Amino acid sequence: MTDVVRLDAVSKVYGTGQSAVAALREVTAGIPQGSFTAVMGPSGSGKSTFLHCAAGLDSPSSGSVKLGGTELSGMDETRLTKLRRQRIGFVFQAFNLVPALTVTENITLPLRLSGSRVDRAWLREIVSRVGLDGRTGHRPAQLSGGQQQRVAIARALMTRPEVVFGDEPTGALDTMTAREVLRLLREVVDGMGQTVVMVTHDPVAASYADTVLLLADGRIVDTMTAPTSERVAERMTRLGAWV
Ligand SMILES: Nc1ncnc2c1ncn2[C@@H]1O[C@H](COP(=O)(O)OP(=O)(O)OP(=O)(O)O)[C@@H](O)[C@H]1O
Repeated sequence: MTDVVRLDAVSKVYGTGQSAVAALREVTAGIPQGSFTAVMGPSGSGKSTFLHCAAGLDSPSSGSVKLGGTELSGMDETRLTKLRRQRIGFVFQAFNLVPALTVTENITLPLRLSGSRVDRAWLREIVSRVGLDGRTGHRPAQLSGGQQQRVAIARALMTRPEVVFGDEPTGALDTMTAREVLRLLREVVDGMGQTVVMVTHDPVAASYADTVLLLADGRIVDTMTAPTSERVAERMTRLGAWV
């Protein structure tokens, strides 16, 4: 399978001299097209830094990050912003919807910001796939947390991105609602061939992924395929994540 995202020997150091912190140490990883990957690890292990470097939100101190063959390291901020807007989807813990806009307006906002035409048929399909039929005129405050996250997922999918990155996408949801959102992300991968990468603290969330990358102290220390929540939890405990 082709890798949509490829990190080669990526290191990230924050600060200099005595106060320097190595957040990522020579991380090499590939994210195959059409896969669902969870990134886990103890607090401070480098998960957010991994996501930010992989998504072009932060630049590595050394190493190479490629999105669909395009080298991101060394790219200036203007080109990175354009690339993120057109080729990457983001889903955040706090939904990040615009309160004054309707569901449809929120979903189409990234396209309108980049001056692109809105494909109405694609919009209808996305709305239906994420289960928001009949809600398109609502504003975020009129929706439940789970529905708001569905809007955010729809917004992320609207530009047909090469990869969707989720930063704790179920972190603000109750258990039942979180499961529904995870099932939706699974369906987005299985039914649409979308590639999804998600940072999570929750072994149950990670068990929805095809592969779990386990980070500890800025390194990938394990790669689990076909993960179960029990195996992930057990591995996290051995890493000292919950002691
Ligand atoms: N902007 C920054 N400046 C300095 N140090 C930073 C910065 N961002 C992260 N770090 C440090 O880099 C290391 C990795 O941080 P990161 O946020 O990637 O970990 P994480 O696994 O996402 O943690 P958490 O689960 O607590 O969110 C930590 O030691 C952190 O303190």
